[in-house]
Amino acid sequence: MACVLLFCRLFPFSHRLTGTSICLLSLFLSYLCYCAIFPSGTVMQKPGDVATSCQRADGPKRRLQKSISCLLPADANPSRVDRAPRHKSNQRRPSTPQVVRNDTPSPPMSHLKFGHKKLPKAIIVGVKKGGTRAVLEFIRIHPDVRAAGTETHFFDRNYDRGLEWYRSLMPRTLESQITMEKTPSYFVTKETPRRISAMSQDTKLIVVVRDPVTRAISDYTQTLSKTPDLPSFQELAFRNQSLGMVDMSWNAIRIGLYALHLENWLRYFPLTQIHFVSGERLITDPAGELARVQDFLGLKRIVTDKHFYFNRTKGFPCLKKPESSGSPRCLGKSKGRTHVQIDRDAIEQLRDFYRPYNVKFYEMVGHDFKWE
Ligand SMILES: Nc1ncnc2c1ncn2[C@@H]1O[C@H](COP(=O)(O)OS(=O)(=O)O)[C@@H](OP(=O)(O)O)[C@H]1O
Repeated sequence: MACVLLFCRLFPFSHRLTGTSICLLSLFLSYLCYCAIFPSGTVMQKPGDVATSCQRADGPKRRLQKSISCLLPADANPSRVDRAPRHKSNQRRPSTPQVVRNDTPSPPMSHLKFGHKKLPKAIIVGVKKGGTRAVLEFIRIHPDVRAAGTETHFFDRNYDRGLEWYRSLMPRTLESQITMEKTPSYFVTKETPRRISAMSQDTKLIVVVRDPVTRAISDYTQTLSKTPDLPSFQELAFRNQSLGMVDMSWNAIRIGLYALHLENWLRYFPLTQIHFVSGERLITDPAGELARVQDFLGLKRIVTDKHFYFNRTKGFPCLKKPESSGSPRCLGKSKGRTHVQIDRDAIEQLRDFYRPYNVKFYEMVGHDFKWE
């Protein structure tokens, strides 16, 4: 109103204007006065208004966001603070981060890396098709055990890559945890015992052994599944079947000569540092075998019969509750295959062939595995 009176004083002829024109003119002048008194940007906002407007911009109204909330200076705009370049130490920090940090979700714990990658303290060195995967999967549910998931083949195929490469394959462990890996071919590789002892003479070794005849048939069944045009088992296993001459150079046969391979290991490790798991008992009594493995590794007996159930469909024990999920779990399809049928005569001949080696092996380890 003051503006209207002022206007009348300055322009005395204004009485000639119509009432409507005066009204419009006075409204316009009022607006000018208002703008002069309250310059833009000093309008009060409720705390949180800025954040709200910027958060909306993440939705479908992205353009609107750009035009309104994101025209605010960076340090007043919470959605931009995290992305802004770091301030130099002598510059003042913006005053808003408190509110912004509260709105930012914390990173999940799984993103944080605890512990260090360490060389294994214990290795499952064999034997192929003995049940090595079952032992590793069962022992790694123990909270003090961490294991490399895949076979590293460091000591047989990748030794030239060096120990640092090997260590990089290991999972991170806390001080209280032991690192493990399994590569079943180690047991029959000549250089492996020397190489493992060069890494550490204290390495604990686990060998899962199984009746060498069924082990050979299991080995052959696996190869056949990958190479269907393979010669028959008998053709590969015997030089001359009618004379009972076994072909010891065939890998599937050679691996089962446990006593010979063990002699090589005993040149580098005392027997007390090698633990033998019965592949047969691992199926009939997994908790019993795992109790002995835990004792050997100096671990508290945490993996017990509570962790296993017998899966009738699979025909094998499975884990009730594995490490990372809440559902039961059996080993994969390549574990527990139906074996190729081999005639009784061939099996008897192979039993005769292996008997002296088995007896020697029982004597060496001080345990009768009763492979008949
Ligand atoms: N719980 C359980 N589930 C499935 N399979 C089991 C289990 N426990 C021992 N086994 C036996 O493990 C045999 C495979 O041995 P490996 O894991 O040492 O095989 S491999 O060398 O790694 O290929 C596999 O041999 P095949 O039966 O001949 O397939 C199984 O007999």
